[in-house]
Amino acid sequence: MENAFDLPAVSDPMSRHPKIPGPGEPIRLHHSLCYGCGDDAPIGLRLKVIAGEGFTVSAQMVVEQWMQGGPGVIHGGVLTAAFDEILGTAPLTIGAPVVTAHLEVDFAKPIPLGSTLHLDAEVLAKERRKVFVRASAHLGDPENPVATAHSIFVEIDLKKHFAAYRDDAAQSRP
Ligand SMILES: CCCCCCCCCCCC(=O)SCCNC(=O)CCNC(=O)[C@H](O)C(C)(C)COP(=O)(O)OP(=O)(O)OC[C@H]1O[C@@H](n2cnc3c(N)ncnc32)[C@H](O)[C@@H]1OP(=O)(O)O
Repeated sequence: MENAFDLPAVSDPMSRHPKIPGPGEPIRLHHSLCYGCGDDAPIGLRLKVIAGEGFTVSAQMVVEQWMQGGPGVIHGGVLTAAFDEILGTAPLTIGAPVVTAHLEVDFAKPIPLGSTLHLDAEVLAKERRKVFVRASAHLGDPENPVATAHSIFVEIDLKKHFAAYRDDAAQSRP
């Protein structure tokens, strides 16, 4: 199986979901045990994703020692998990519950332990069930990204998709 981030020339119409919080407001975590955002996850990133204007979201994450690949810098998989979380939350701005189908990450610069990573994501287009999302990360200067990501998420029926795996799929949202 081989896929690529192939942005459609024309997007299906998209509009901001009426229930998405306003710019600056947090988007409720999608599952309390989620590795990316869950407050009850035994180990996790606990990202608080904030709604932005339009189809954008953002989050911040302090790079802690346990996130180390290194030495002294973030592990690429941890950064990818953070991207996955923020990229996957962005489609909620158009009311689409999704799972990750394809995710590309470009690592531009080392990200030191102790730094605050600023993550921004934006839905670029939708084509049938596919949602195309890009994200970037910087350490305080948005003009100087340390990593970028491009992803294709696929819209799912939440209850059906997770029914075989969990008996509490209804706890997921939107
Ligand atoms: C959750 C709470 C929300 C809140 C979300 C909060 C943030 C969550 C962040 C974490 C998200 C995760 O980690 S989710 C966990 C990791 N991901 C997964 O477990 C997904 C595993 N994969 C799957 O379950 C499946 O492959 C699906 C659902 C992605 C697709 O299967 P399907 O439903 O049968 O659909 P299918 O017909 O194959 O594909 C539909 C369209 O997508 C395209 N497509 C399918 N796979 C790919 C691919 N890898 N790359 C490109 N495109 C693809 C197809 O070509 C088709 O396009 P066309 O014919 O229309 O052109």
